[in-house]
Amino acid sequence: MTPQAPAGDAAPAILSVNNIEVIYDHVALVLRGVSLTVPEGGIVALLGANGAGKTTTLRAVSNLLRSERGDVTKGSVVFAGERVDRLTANDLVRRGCIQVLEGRRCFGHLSVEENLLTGAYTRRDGAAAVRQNLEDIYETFPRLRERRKAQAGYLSGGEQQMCAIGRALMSKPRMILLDEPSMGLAPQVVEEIFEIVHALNQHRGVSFLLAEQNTNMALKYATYGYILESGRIVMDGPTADMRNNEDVREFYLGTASGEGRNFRNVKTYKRRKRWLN
Ligand SMILES: Nc1ncnc2c1ncn2[C@@H]1O[C@H](COP(=O)(O)OP(=O)(O)OP(=O)(O)O)[C@@H](O)[C@H]1O
Repeated sequence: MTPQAPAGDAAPAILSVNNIEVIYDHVALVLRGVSLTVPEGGIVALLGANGAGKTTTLRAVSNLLRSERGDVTKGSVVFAGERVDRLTANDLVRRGCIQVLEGRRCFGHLSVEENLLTGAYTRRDGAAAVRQNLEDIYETFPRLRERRKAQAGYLSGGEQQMCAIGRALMSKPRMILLDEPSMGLAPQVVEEIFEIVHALNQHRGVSFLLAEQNTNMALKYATYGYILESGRIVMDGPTADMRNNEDVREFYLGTASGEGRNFRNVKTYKRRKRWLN
């Protein structure tokens, strides 16, 4: 991969999440004032441990919370200049923002091609355009072309992830919310998936908000990162800075030198305590 040029501070925001609060079942406060921005044409990583609130943040943006009995009780979400937090998920897909759910969720009994075609359900531009789009997707994922008649349930994890991303691409998105693409995949397959994300971003201008526990990969491919902890953003910055940050290296990358650490340093100690809890 060639290191990606930052999307740039000057790039306008395609997505702004403004101070959102999310409550499940009317009682469980899970997001406590989360704000983040994705610039047009950017890849932004949302990092954090299990249960930090990454999936909830993505679902709050894509309007998929209600089926989980979750509600955005404060704040707003703006996509491409329009407030979208009261839209349905379908309306948001029509406007160009789609989520690829954690765990791929392909329809196992349908073929790869049938799965891809389900992704075009919001389109109104005719069968020829859909067919052309399918061809483009097979260009991007030659493996899916080879396996287009296979039942998705029999694909490898990496192929299923490709199928799920391909299906999202069939809606012609400007932005994809990608939830843990690396989950359960071998390291070289993870690299392959991230290379595809990078290519879609560079060559088709698709913006990405990427929720990941694989901090190493996410920091390599994203230009800007946010770290979530117990429903709050505790750190954000350009990924180049995050990779060199001692706390990130110690708690998320496991590569800190360990030298010169002083736990009487209250700020560091507090953060360490929070991350270990
Ligand atoms: N439908 C739900 N009802 C109640 N609580 C939920 C629901 N979904 C998630 N939660 C809780 O919200 C918190 C955040 O979960 P979320 O799935 O957003 O975290 P995450 O960072 O994506 O973690 P993971 O990587 O494990 O998916 C967790 O404490 C979780 O138990």
